[in-house]
Amino acid sequence: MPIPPARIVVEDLHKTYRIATRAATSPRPWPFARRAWRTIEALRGVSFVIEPGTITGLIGPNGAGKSTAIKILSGILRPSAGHVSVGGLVPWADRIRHVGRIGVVFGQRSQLWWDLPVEGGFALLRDIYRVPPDRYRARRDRLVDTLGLRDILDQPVRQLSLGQRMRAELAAALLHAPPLLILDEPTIGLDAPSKLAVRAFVQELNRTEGTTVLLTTHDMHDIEALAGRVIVIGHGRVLADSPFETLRATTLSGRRLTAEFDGPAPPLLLPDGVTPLSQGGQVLELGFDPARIAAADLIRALASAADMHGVVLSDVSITRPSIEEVISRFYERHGAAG
Ligand SMILES: Nc1ncnc2c1ncn2[C@@H]1O[C@H](COP(=O)(O)OP(=O)(O)OP(=O)(O)O)[C@@H](O)[C@H]1O
Repeated sequence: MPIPPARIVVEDLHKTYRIATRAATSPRPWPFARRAWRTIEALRGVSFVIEPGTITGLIGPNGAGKSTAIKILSGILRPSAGHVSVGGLVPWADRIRHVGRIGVVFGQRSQLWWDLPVEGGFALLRDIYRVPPDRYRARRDRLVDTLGLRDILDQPVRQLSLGQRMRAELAAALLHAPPLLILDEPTIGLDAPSKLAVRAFVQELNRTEGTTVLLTTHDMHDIEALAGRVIVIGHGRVLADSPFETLRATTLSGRRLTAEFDGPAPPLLLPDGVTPLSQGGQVLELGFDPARIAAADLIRALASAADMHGVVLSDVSITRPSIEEVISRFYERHGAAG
C-alpha cells in the first residue's frame, strides 16, 4: 500500500518536564533529602501545519523547545497535551508505523552502529524497516552514488570523519524511502564543502522525490539555502511563521551603503530615510531604508554632492543585514534571546 504524503498537523502542543530537585529546606543530606519537584514548560501551545513536499525550518534560541517538538514529531516523546498528526498517524501512539514513514538525522547522535562497517549498518536498517531486497538494492545504490559513500562502505562508523558520517547518516535515514525527513542540526561541525554537499543533497531529494523536510538548525545559512518557510519558536511558543524574506522585511529591512570618493568624502544633506553610520577620509557609510528612499536616488545625491565639491564618487556597494543579524534582532525584540 503506498505511503500517504507527510502532512504534519500540530495543534496546541504542550510539553511539561518535571524534574527532581533536592528540597532546599531539607535537613537531611543527599540522598536522604526529601525530593522537591520543579516543572519546566518546554512547549506552551505550539500549532502549525506543514504541507507535503515543502522544506520548513524550525528555529529558535537555545532552550526554546525545538528539540522537544522534534522528539514529539518523531514519536520519541509524548506531549503533555495537544494533538499531532503526521500523514494521518499520531507519532507516539502509532510509533511503529510512524517510524517506518520518517527518516531522522540528529547531527549530535548516530543511528548507525559504531563498531559496524557502514554497509553492515545499512543491512540492519533494511531488516528493521523490512525493505524488500530488490527495492533495497536499488535505493542503497542510488544513495551510495549520490552521497559518495562507495569508498567508506567497509569502514566502521567510529573511524569516519564527521562529514563522512553525516553523509552515511543521511543515507541510513532514507533507505526505507520515507516521505518525511526530520533533520536536527544536520550540518553542525561540518566544514564548508561538507555543509554545501548536505544542503545540495537535501534540496535535490526534496525536488526529485517530493520528500517533506523539517529542519532545525542554528546555522542560518542552512535556513537561507533550504527553507521556504521558517517557524520561530521562543519560550515554547510560535513567535513567527512565515517565509524568511517576510521576517527580514518586518525585522531589519535597512541597507548599508558604502561610498568611496577619489578625495575627501563631501558633506551631504541627508535625505529622509538615511542615517549616517561612519565617515572617515574618502569613505562614507550610510544606513538607508529602501521603503523610503530608492538606492538609485541616494547614489545620485551622493554623485552630485561629490561633483559640487570637486571629487568623484569612485565606488559604491550596498549590503543587506546578514541573516544572523536579522534573526538576532528578532530574538532580541521578542525577549527570546538564549
Ligand atoms: N529531558 C528533559 N528534562 C527536563 N527538562 C528538559 C528536558 N529536555 C529539555 N528540557 C528543558 O526544556 C526546555 C526546552 O529544551 P529543548 O531541548 O527542547 O530546547 P531547544 O530549542 O532544542 O534548545 P537548543 O537549541 O539549545 O538545543 C529547556 O528549558 C530545557 O532545559
